[in-house]
Amino acid sequence: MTTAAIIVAAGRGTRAGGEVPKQWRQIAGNSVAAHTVRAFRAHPEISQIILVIHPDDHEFADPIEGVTLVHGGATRDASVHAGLQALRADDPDHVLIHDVARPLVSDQVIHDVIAALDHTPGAAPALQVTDALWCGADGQVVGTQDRAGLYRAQTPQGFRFGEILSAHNAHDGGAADDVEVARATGLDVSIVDGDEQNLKITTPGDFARAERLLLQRQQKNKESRMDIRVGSGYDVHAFEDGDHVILCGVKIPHDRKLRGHSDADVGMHALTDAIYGALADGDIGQHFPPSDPQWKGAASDIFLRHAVALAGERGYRISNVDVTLICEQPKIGPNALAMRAALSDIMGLAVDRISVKATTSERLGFTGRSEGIASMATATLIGA
Ligand SMILES: Nc1ccn([C@@H]2O[C@H](COP(=O)(O)OP(=O)(O)OP(=O)(O)O)[C@@H](O)[C@H]2O)c(=O)n1
Ligand SMILES: C[C@](O)(CO)[C@H](O)COP(=O)(O)O
Repeated sequence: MTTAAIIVAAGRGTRAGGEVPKQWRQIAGNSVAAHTVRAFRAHPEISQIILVIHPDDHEFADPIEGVTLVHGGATRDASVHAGLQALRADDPDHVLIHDVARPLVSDQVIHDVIAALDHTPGAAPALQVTDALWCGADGQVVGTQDRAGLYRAQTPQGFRFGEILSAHNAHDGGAADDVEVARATGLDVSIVDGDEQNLKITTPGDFARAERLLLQRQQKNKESRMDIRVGSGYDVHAFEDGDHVILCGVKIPHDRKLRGHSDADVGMHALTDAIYGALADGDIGQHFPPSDPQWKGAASDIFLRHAVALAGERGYRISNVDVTLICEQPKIGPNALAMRAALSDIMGLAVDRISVKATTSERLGFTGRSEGIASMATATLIGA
């Protein structure tokens, strides 16, 4: 099933005022028309878009991508008709007809209209009237109107293409919308749920509300697209004769030292690997091969600084890290704060985003027999 969209944008927006027609005014970083087109272009069920414009408006419409421009007529229904004629060669199964002045149309409303067309020749969103209705004249209430069964019509209004084309061909003009045209030839039209946010910018006051809602939606989209990555690292170094160990950048007196090509800072190595892991960029051995003599005895902050810089270059900031040291001795607790401070200096990350903790392995395994120290770490990176 193919579904085309016709966005009618040939009106002059007289009620909205302003120096240019309302659909070309800038709100929330783009023209009203560009926001509306984007809503349809981003929708997976829409196969093509016709943007119906006034012949004088090319300077505004030409930069909009992903649409076929068609010239409209003097009335809304003449503009819709021009859009339908332009689709004849493509002959889509369904067509949605939408006011350019409704930039807040949601994916859900578009989907609901398309889905309803499986079982009805026409479908359109609408909201039930909830306020009391009056008739007025000269600033006076002169009567009341029963609101039962009354709806506020919205767009997009969807139809089977051939049927709405025939309906427009047969119509004399002057219809408020395409539902009226469809019904004039006997087509049934189902009501689907409308959306309070799907407002039509009509008067000057509507711009501020539409802009506020668009900005809120952009912020929500940004948050849901947020790129969060987690990496984990693990490292082990064996003890050998010596008088101190270096853990997370802190020198701690001990009756053994850790064996390694570099300074054997097992905590910092696990942390460095966690960052490389989050970046899906190998591990410490690939960036600093142990076969390379220049890293012999190297202070491990070189490795950690490299991983942090790489994260920055790739557009990520480190949100938090968590390092666990697994050993019976030395005692980590009394040194944990100094370790966090040392890592904070190297990484340029606040101490309260750095955790260093420890556990024994209950005298089990190689760490339990004090043959070496193991370390695990995780790092969370957030796309800028
Ligand atoms: N000759 C026309 C008249 C209207 N429209 C479109 O029909 C939609 C609904 O019309 P409305 O909100 O009334 O827009 P305008 O006609 O531009 O506004 P006004 O009546 O205030 O001049 C709008 O997307 C408008 O651009 C159109 O394509 N061609
Ligand atoms: C089609 C429509 O958007 C339905 O609410 C509306 O009728 C078109 O705008 P107008 O203000 O009636 O011209």
